[in-house]
Amino acid sequence: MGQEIKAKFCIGLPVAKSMNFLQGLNKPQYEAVNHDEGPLLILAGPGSGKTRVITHRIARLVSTKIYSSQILALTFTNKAAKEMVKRVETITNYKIGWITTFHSFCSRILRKECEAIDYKPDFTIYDADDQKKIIKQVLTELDIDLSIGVSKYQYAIGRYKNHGKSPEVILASRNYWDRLIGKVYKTYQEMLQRNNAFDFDDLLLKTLELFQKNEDVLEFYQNKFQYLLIDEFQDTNEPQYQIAKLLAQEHKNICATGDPDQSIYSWRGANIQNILNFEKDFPDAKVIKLEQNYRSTRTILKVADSLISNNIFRKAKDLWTENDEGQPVKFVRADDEKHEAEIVRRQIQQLRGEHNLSDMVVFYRTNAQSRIIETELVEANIPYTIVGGLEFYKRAEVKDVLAYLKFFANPVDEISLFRIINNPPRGISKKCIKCLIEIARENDISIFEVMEAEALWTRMTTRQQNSLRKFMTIVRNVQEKIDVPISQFIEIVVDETGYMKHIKKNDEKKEEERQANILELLASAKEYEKIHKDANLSNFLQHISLLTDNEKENQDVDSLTLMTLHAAKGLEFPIVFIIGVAEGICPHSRSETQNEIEEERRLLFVGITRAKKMLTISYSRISSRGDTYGFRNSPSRFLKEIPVDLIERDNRYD
Ligand SMILES: Nc1ncnc2c1ncn2[C@@H]1O[C@H](COP(=O)(O)OP(=O)(O)OP(=O)(O)O)[C@@H](O)[C@H]1O
Ligand SMILES: [Mg+2]
Repeated sequence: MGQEIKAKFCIGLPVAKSMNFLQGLNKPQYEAVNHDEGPLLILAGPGSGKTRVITHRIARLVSTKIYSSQILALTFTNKAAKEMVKRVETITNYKIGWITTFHSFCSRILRKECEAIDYKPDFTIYDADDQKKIIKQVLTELDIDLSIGVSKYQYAIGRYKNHGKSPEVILASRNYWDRLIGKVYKTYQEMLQRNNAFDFDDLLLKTLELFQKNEDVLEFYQNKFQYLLIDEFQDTNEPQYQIAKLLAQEHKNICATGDPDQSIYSWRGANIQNILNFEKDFPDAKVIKLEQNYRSTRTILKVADSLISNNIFRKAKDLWTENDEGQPVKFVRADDEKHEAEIVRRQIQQLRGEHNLSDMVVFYRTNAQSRIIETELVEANIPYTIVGGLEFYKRAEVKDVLAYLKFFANPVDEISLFRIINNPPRGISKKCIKCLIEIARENDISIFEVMEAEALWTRMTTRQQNSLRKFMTIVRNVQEKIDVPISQFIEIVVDETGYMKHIKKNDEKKEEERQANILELLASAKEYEKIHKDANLSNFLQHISLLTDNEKENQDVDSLTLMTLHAAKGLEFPIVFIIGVAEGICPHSRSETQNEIEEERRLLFVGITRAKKMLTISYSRISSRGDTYGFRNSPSRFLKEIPVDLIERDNRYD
């Protein structure tokens, strides 16, 4: 025991190892890492070492002061969190358990504490599709016309949630549309609670509610997390900021790093204002600026700076580098998008001789742009990984099996139940399901409780009763085995529910692919069990629900990365391609106001500043994508903001 404590406090560590955290820092970085108690705000441009300061600060804290479990570090993506864990581990040999994203942090807290807000720990997390299904159900139950479209309601509810507004606040509005949304929003929340489910926004809002309403719970976590660190602070939204503020209220050891020029999530409620609020809420905050960029060539930095200085609503910053001048930035104008993809592919092939594919990335503004480049890469046999693309988990058969698992973990989750109750077909008709819903609502119990209580089935036909009884026998059989390892449980589920057999017989052409996908899910469960000693069905499902990056990337194969500009935050690559930099794409046609255009400019700025050595920006004159097919594109207005002496026009392909 004594030894364990020694190992956790670093008093026992050899000095050289314990001081690693002070190596490779410039003066202001050193000051930030060594800042002891009290609030700290680091405001600085891209590539200036903000994330490095956070990592080294964590390393210093665990090496000299406190237990690793007393630190909470919040980052924006799973990828960033993983990277941070790895970096701290390299410096200190400690594994920090609470380096995570806001959403993962909240779901972990809720798993432990949600009974205090009347939820059960086996709750389900709903994604956007599930959300739509619930809203549709709400509209039907409230007898509201569906013609406006479910997405409009989904968007409006999401907006209110991101700004931390409750249904009650919206219901009090004088505006008819707001009140209507308020009504839908309120019923939607009730339905989520009945299903023991949270949507993504709720993970934040309910954690905030938990802390606000339960002083003892809040106190416990305030004491537990003696140090709080937040990277990419410019992109926190209101509920996230409130959670951070509450947690840090007692000890005030909060360190936030951010760059207002990289704020690109205002559409999700992110609020640059939070940086100003920070200084107001923590008036004695020490503010440190970092001005040396270690990432990019001088040319890339100048390009980025000349672009961003066109934003009116910003405070200018100094950013300089000792790095080389480097090559000019390449501008490419292609005929159409297919041609653009071809040019990029050719350049990648040329560079491949001297560089790894993993040194290169292709960024685009919208997900839809990836298809053309993907086709090109497949044809040329260039391996690639899409970060942020969760296509695998969206495939029907994977969603079906996950719905089974969610249902067994949390049988009151109606959305999952509806997905699997008659899949494979087992004679449980829509009429029968409607009847189940009616009985459940009349008796104010869950649908699953109705399914368990045969005495309530009186108004069903004998055929319906028989089908339901047969299904419940399967359910009970599977339920008994819920405690076996997850991968084994998946096998039991697909086998005993008849799902695997159904796939085999139903769709011969796609059978192999569908089976392979289920096996892939099985493999991911096995992988999860291997890494997590406390693996159980609920936390495995939570893990999948919160994936924001492509975790299935093949580590053994050297591959090119593709991703949207939004997903590019915090990353860096020696060679960067940004495609589709045309009017209507970047800036996006939906962005009209000055504020919106400035956010688009910041987005391109984020893309440009990911590049270490080489940057190619391209667009095509004619669109060959979907609904804009054949339209003429003009170059993005942003390209005109970049001085010509920094660029080289690559028109060899004209
Ligand atoms: N003092 C330093 N000496 C050498 N390299 C450094 C130093 N500080 C930072 N770096 C390197 O510079 C690069 C950028 O650092 P980092 O990612 O921490 O910047 P950042 O400010 O977080 O950027 P962004 O705003 O894009 O997230 C990294 O490769 C990092 O290792
Ligand atoms: Mg960073």
